[in-house]
Amino acid sequence: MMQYKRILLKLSGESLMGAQGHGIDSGRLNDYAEQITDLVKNGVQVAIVIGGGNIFRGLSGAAAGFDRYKGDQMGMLATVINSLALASALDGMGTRARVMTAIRMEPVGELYAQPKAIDALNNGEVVIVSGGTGNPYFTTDTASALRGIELKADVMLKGTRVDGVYTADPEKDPSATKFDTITFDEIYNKGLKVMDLTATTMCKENNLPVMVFNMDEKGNLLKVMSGDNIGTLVK
Ligand SMILES: Nc1ncnc2c1ncn2[C@@H]1O[C@H](COP(=O)(O)OP(=O)(O)OP(=O)(O)O)[C@@H](O)[C@H]1O
Ligand SMILES: O=c1ccn([C@@H]2O[C@H](COP(=O)(O)O)[C@@H](O)[C@H]2O)c(=O)[nH]1
Repeated sequence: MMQYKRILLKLSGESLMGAQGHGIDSGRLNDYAEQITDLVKNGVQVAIVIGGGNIFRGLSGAAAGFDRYKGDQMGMLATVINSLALASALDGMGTRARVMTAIRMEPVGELYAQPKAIDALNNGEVVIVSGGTGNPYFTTDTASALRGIELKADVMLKGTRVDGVYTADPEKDPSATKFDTITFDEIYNKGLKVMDLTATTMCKENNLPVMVFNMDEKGNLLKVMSGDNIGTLVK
């Protein structure tokens, strides 16, 4: 029994590098596509936003001397590349996927519009909404919150490299402990950095719960959707 009917799945661009440490790892990509296909077979409507951290981040670019505005545009284009790769992997498995873009760039992808995306979800197609919000100075976490709210998703599933929200960044502090559930206010008050504050505020103000879980372990997406207690629920 699936916990949610329509989800916004946020995938980490950085995770797409897999073990190879750069670009797009085809094993990781196919693993994600298989996990998504399992949900579609179970009747779940799936909208996806993918990050671009495996290719380019505007902030890192700015630190290296790039103009931030152009660097962010490069980052948004990186998310389109990742989205096309995922759509290709899904199509290869017979799972119908459409890439929509926040910025007009047909025929690479069709321009995103909420009614069109909802129609596609109702038709059982996976909708990959790429290009972030279309605006610099944002992140794909914020784009996920925005699209999740617009598309009336029941939950935002933040599939990442860690298995939930911790008292501190678990990749830096081995003594950090995990929360099973946490409120948006606790995230602010404790200064936790699992998701940026713009995204956190949008989810809080629009009542979109967020489930943070480790997407890099095979089968976890289905487990989360089946109600297994493997991540952290933020609400
Ligand atoms: N309190 C915390 N609890 C859990 N993770 C945390 C926390 N603070 C920082 N993090 C870090 O947040 C990361 C998850 O963020 P996210 O999935 O957005 O990664 P990303 O590298 O920014 O992805 P992308 O490539 O999409 O930009 C984790 O890998 C973890 O290291
Ligand atoms: O709305 C948005 C979303 C993203 N960007 C830029 O893209 C990169 C990659 O996104 P991540 O969330 O870091 O994976 C991001 O660093 C920004 O440079 C953007 O400008 N606007």
